[in-house]
Amino acid sequence: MADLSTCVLSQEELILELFKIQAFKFGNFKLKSGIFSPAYFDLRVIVSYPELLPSVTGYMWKIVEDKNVQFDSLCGVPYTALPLATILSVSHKKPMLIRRKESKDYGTKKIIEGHFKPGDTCLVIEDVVTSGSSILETVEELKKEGLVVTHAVVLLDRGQGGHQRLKDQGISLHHVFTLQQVVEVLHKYNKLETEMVERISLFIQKNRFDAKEISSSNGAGLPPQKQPRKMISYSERARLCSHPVTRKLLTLMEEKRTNLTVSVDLTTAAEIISMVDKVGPYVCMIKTHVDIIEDFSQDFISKLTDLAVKHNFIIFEDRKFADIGHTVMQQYSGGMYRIADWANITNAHSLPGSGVIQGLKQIGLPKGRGCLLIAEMSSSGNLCSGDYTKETVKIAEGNRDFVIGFVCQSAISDDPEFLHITPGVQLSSGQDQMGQNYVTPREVILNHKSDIIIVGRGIIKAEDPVIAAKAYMEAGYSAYMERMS
Ligand SMILES: O=c1ccn([C@@H]2O[C@H](COP(=O)(O)O)[C@@H](O)[C@H]2O)c(=O)[nH]1
Repeated sequence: MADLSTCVLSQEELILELFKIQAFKFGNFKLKSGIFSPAYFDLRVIVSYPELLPSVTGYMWKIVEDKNVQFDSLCGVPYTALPLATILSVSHKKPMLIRRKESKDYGTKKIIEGHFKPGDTCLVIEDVVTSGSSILETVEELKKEGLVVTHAVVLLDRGQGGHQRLKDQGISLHHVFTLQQVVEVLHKYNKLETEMVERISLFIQKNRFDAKEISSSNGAGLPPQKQPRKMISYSERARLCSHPVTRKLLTLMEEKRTNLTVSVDLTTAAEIISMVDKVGPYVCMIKTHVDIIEDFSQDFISKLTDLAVKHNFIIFEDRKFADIGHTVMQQYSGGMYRIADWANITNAHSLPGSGVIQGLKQIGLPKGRGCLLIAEMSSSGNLCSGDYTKETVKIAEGNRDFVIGFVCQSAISDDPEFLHITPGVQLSSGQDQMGQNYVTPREVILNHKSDIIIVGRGIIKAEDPVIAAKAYMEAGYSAYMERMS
C-alpha cells in the first residue's frame, strides 16, 4: 500500500499531473456565485487517480504540521473533500466527522455523524475556496453541535477573498496552492498561453469577494460586479474574451467611443460604399444585407473591406441563416457572395437547432469568424421569446468557440463574453408601417443592458447621415457611460 502520509510528487509535478487529469480547466465556466471564470478547478476526478491522492493529502497534512494546527477531529466539506478527509483521518489516526448535506427523514436525523463532545475542536478540509461560502456552511452545522472550528485546510485557494472572509469569521485558512501559483507553473511548462495567464490574473483582480457584501447577501456570495456583463467596461471585457472578433470589436468600441452599428440597407454598391465612407468614423460595425445589392461584385467587397481598415470597423453580414447544417455550410462559403471570406460576423436563427451552428462553424471557425444567434426580434408578433430565447442561449453556451453573442432586444445572458446587439433603434420610439418597433439608444443601452445599437433608416434615410450618425453615436455611448457610472 502507498504511504498516504508523504508527498510523492513535488508541488510542480502535482500541478502538472492535476492538469493532465483535467482537474484544472481553462475556458469559460459558471461558478456557484453565477459569475463566469476563465479557470475552473474540478477535483472530483481525483478518486479515479489513486496514485495522486497521497501527494494531495500529503501536502495538506504538511501544512497542518508546519502551522502546528491542533484539533480533535476533522471534517471534509461534502462531497469532493470527503475522500481527502478520510485519507487524512486514516493515515494520521485522527477521528473523522461527516457532515450530511440533508438530514435523513428517519432514524436519528443527524446532520453531523460521528462521535464528539461539545467544545471539541474540528479541522475543516476542502478542495477549493472561492468566496468561502461552502466552508462556512459546514462550519455553521459543526457549530450548531457545539464544535469549535478555527482552522481549515484547502488544496486550492482561488485568491478571490475567501481567505479574508473566513478570517473575519475567526477561521484561519491554509492553502497548498493559490490559483495564481498554479497558472504560473502551467505557463512555465508551456501548458498555458500568456494570453490565458493574463486573463486569469485580471479575472482574479476583478472578482474578489467583498466580505461585507457577501454577509449582506444570500450566502452564496456575489463578487463586486453583481451584474458581470452589464457593469464591466468594453475594454475590460475585451481582455476577458477569448474570441478574436469579440476582442477586436470591444477594443475598438472603447477606442472610438462608439457602440453604433449602421445597417446600410441600400441597393447599389456605389451608394453603400459612399455611405460607409461617410459614417465609418462613427461606427463600431457596418451591417450589410448583400442579397439586396443589385450589382454585387468582388470589387464591392474589396472596397468595403478597405473601408473597414481605413475606419477601423467590423463587418457584420445579417444573413440570418436558418437551414440544416449541410445547407448553411454551402450558403456561407459558396454561391456568388462567399460570405465567410469577408464578413467578420454573420448570424443565424436557432430555429433549426444546433446543427445550423455546426455547419456554419465548420466554415467560419478556421477563418476566425464569429456568429450571432437571433434570440429575440424587434418586429411585432415575432415568435422569438420565452423558451425559444432560453434555448437559444443554451445553444450559444454550447458553442462558445464560434457563437459570440446575440441579436436581441435586452440582456439575456450575464456572460461577459457574449455580445448583445439590438436592432429597432431610432432617436424616438415608435413603429413603422410593417410592425418594426423602435426604442431609443438610451433605452437599449441603459435600461435593456444591451451592448450595441443597430440603426438603419434612422441614419441612411436622414437628411444628413453624418450628423445623424454622430447623434446616434453620442446617444448610445453616453448611455453606456451612464450605465458604468
Ligand atoms: O430583430 C431584428 C433583426 C434584424 N433587424 C435588421 O436590422 C435593421 C434595422 O433597420 P431599421 O431601418 O433601423 O429598421 C434591418 O436591416 C433589419 O433587417 C431588425 O430590424 N430586427
